[in-house]
Amino acid sequence: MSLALVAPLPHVPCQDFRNAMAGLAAAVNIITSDGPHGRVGFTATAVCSVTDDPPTLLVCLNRSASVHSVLTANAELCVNTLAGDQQGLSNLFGGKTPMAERFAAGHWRPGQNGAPLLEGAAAGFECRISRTVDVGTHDVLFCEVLALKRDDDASALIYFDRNYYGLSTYPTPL
Ligand SMILES: NC(=O)c1ccc[n+]([C@@H]2O[C@H](COP(=O)([O-])OP(=O)(O)OC[C@H]3O[C@@H](n4cnc5c(N)ncnc54)[C@H](O)[C@@H]3O)[C@@H](O)[C@H]2O)c1
Ligand SMILES: Cc1cc2c(cc1C)N(C[C@H](O)[C@H](O)[C@H](O)COP(=O)(O)O)c1[nH]c(=O)[nH]c(=O)c1N2
Repeated sequence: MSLALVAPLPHVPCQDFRNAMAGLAAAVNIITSDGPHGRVGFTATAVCSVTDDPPTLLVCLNRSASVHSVLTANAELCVNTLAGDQQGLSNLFGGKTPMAERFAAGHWRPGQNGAPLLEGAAAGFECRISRTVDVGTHDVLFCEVLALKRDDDASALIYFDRNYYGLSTYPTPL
């Protein structure tokens, strides 16, 4: 039996990838969890819908983040999608700030699964982690949505080109 030598596929440098990704406008979310292992929250743009049956979101979480062990051990979380005036919370939950300081800002109440729900958010998805897949530096958390709330009148917070933009509910169609 002969073995063909296959050259490994090259991949683009991380910085080129990040620069390109900066051009993808994204909603901003604060992922929260509270349970036997503690209370945590972090900012995430790497969130998207997977399937509506069962309703499932995915959240990509860097395994080096301080929240990683608590969030995955609790296995319950809430995806709080920020409204246009909540940019300050995004920066606060975006790294390095002690956890108590993060939750001192904003108004939070426990959801059905105990994870903090943010008042004034555009949406809140209460979830249970149903599956985890590790890819590179991140864990992809598949999150089954068990309850949700939505504010039909909320504006949206958009992260684009490393800046925040508020988007009203009824922008002029292009
Ligand atoms: N998916 C992520 O983990 C993610 C997403 C956005 C921002 N961040 C972090 O927030 C900080 C500020 O980010 P920024 O957008 O101002 O500038 P940046 O140059 O660090 O990132 C630009 C874009 O690249 C992507 N990205 C950044 N870090 C990534 C990572 N480790 N894995 C996969 N994709 C990544 C995101 O889409 C981000 O908006 C950085 O520390 C960054 O790592 C992480
Ligand atoms: C706008 C924006 C968007 C994201 C982030 C940051 C910011 C500012 N961060 C980084 C993440 O919020 C940060 O690493 C955590 O708060 C953990 O930091 P500590 O390890 O607790 O300091 C982030 N991290 C992650 O694992 N997945 C993601 O999708 C995102 N998205």
